[in-house]
Amino acid sequence: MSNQPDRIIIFDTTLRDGEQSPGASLTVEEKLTIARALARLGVDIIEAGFPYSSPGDFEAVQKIATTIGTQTGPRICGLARATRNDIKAAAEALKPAFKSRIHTFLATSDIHLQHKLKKTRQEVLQIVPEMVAYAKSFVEDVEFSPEDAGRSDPEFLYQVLEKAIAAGATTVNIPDTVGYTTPGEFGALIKGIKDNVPNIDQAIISVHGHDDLGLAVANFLEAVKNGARQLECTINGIGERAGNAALEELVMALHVRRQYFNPFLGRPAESTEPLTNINTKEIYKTSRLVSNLTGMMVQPNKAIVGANAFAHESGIHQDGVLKNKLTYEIMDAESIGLNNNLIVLGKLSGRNAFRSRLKELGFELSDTDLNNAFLRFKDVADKKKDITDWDLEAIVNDEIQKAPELFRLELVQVSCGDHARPTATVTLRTPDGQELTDAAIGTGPVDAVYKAINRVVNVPNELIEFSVNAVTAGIDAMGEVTIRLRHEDRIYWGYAANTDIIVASACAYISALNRLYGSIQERASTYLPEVVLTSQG
Ligand SMILES: CC(=O)SCCNC(=O)CCNC(=O)[C@H](O)C(C)(C)COP(=O)(O)OP(=O)(O)OC[C@H]1O[C@@H](n2cnc3c(N)ncnc32)[C@H](O)[C@@H]1OP(=O)(O)O
Ligand SMILES: CC(C)C(=O)C(=O)O
Ligand SMILES: [Mg+2]
Repeated sequence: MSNQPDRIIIFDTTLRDGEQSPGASLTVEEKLTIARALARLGVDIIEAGFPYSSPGDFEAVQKIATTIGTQTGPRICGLARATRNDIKAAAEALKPAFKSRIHTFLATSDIHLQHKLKKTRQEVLQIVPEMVAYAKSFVEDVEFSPEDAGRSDPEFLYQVLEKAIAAGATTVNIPDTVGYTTPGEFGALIKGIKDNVPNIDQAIISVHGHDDLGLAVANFLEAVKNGARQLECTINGIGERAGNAALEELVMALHVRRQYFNPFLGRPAESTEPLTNINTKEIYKTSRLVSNLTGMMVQPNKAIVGANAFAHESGIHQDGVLKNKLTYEIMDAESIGLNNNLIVLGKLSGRNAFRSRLKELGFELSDTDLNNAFLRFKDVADKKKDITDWDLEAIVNDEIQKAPELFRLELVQVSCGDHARPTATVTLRTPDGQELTDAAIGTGPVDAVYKAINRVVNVPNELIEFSVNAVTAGIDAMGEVTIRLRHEDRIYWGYAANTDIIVASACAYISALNRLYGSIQERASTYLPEVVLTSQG
């Protein structure tokens, strides 16, 4: 049980459910970088991954347990199906953590039992306590989730939860797995659990929810009013399908409206004590970091962390804000750590200042990576007068968070204009060291470049997202390009930044193709020649 019963426990699952966002897969190093940022943000628990699911995830959980799961750090959690092998793998990966948790789950809705698990309710009532007890043989802290609780028969759910708690579950997590419930229903479900599970006082009630109807955060807030004390959420709301409940929205709702929520936690309404352990000033930085490392861009009108969240465009609003910010702002931009993006570095800056600014932005680089990023920074600083935090992020993303360099761009040249057919020539170095050149005509210069690249790489793919942004204002701004492409059932992303947006577009495309090509090679080496020899993308 929480030793702060009147606080809401923040369980971050960016590295587990968040990573289940199509195309958002992270390397072990990227996961470590995000875990460090989550620890700085002050989350109580980090769900670091699903150790049984792959050797890479096992390694990531183990490394996070070792380096972040220290005595003063957050509790580290690993997910496991209700099977011995999954639970054993989670226990093994979590061993180095000072505080650990095994999170095991089994669905309880009839739809999942009949069609997916092919198990009866009776079998579930037998497996759950067995597996919770098995998890308990490794760690003190065990969480159990009845998957698809939102569509489960409440009477059956009560029985399963009672058995899980009796077997040692210290947290019972109620997932709205498919984002189906409405706030009133979800609040009532939590109240029903509180009222009908006889041993519920021996466990913390947690909630987990998806945003298929855009209701995840609203559902959680109703759950808090009805007794939930742990919220499972992700940075920027990333996650399976439409995503999970967004950490920044939940935390800021509880922060800004704490006088409304205080009485539900048994506090005097006027108490100014925070409701969570989150350091809200770390929110913006963490959001940028997760967006940069996953390639999941934040929509401009996204609550709390969107580019427009604190921007005022129309005259009446601007007039009001100039007279008093309270007219149109319910929270201070500084409360989420959004400052004025001060210019901190220039072309005369040295490595130490560069390293320390990157550290503040959440990036801790090896000496080699730092050196590469520093050379790139000097190069950009020669072309561009002011270097802002956003430029630095773009440089680090471009230089350091690269896909494996299988194909490399050697040359890109375009000819276009209002009286010309957009034509591109590209030269690429292939993974086996050949230099291949090809050319294509397109509807515009970027289309022509992509067609020319496809003629060389020759892996079928569908471009599903292309976005180009100026990193900062000004005619000398760097352009950053993010793209997503689909090959079969998988999505791959690519990112690049350059002062020339055609070069950035070409590099972003090649970085996505390298991820795709690397993944095909990893999955089946015999499959690759077949793909390469078939139709063009
Ligand atoms: C709601 C959620 O977010 S659940 C978490 C989702 N996350 C993931 O799936 C992570 C990535 N997953 C994986 O890497 C793989 O699915 C693995 C390694 C876990 C399993 O791979 P495979 O053994 O090939 O199984 P596959 O994925 O095809 O099917 C899942 C199996 O797990 C079973 N299963 C699903 N949930 C559970 C559970 N909670 N407890 C026990 N078994 C379960 C399914 O019934 C199915 O069993 P079957 O093979 O007997 O039909
Ligand atoms: C594993 C469980 C908690 C989950 O992610 C879900 O049900 O959405
Ligand atoms: Mg989920």
